[in-house]
Amino acid sequence: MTGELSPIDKAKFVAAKRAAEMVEDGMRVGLGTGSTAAWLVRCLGEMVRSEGLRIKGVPTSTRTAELAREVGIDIISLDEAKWLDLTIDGADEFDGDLNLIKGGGGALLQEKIVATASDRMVVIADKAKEVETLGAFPLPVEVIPFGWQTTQALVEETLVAMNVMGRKTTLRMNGDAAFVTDEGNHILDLHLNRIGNARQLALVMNQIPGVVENGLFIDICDTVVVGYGDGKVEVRDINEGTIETDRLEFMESDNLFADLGD
Ligand SMILES: O=C(CO)[C@H](O)[C@H](O)COP(=O)(O)O
Repeated sequence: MTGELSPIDKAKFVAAKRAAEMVEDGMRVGLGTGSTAAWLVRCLGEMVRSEGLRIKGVPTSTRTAELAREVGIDIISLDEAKWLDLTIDGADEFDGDLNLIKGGGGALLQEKIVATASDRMVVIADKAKEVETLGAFPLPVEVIPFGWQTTQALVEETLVAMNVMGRKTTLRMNGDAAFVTDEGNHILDLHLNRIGNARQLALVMNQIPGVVENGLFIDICDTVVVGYGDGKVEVRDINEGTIETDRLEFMESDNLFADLGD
């Protein structure tokens, strides 16, 4: 791609570029999924090529695996890695406690497994993803195809029992067919508007037979790198209670901006 990036893409790029600086030689790194994570993978690929960075990447989707291979990152499976030093991923929403909604890209299951098997999870996001209360973004819930409509009915009953504000659920589609995840499952999107008790909802959803996992990431993220369209980045760490501010340059001349697929 050539030409001017949109402010949102610039924000995603600077967040990804700043997070890439946290990756050290020899690390095993979980690679997230989505357009922001794709910037990260490109930045890491560039560091592998130009600085000789040696890392092992564990991708969270077939899409990310393809991109990582394309840019020259060594890929291993989670079971080969066993445990990761760091996972860097995007998010659909994050709140002040760094709890997240993820799964807009349909990869929440692998993303949650990989992030949980990491010493540290760093989220990269543009400022627009920050919310006071999670829930404006529809909550993705991965369900197995067998009896998915029954599972959907149980999910809706549970939302009523929990007195959650919005209760509409929709099956995610891919054109005319149901969307299928890398694990062969479907996704229900829960239009809740506002999630009062995200921790409780996350636990309760996973008790419903047929539900594989939900997109609430509670107490998993350690750090969020927030990108702004003017190149500003904030690194907020929930464990340290710190906020660092930085400013990055766009270097549209380098290889990162070629072949944008995501
Ligand atoms: O959870 C995800 C994929 O399952 C993504 O991280 C999330 O949807 C954010 O995507 P993007 O960076 O494209 O805004």
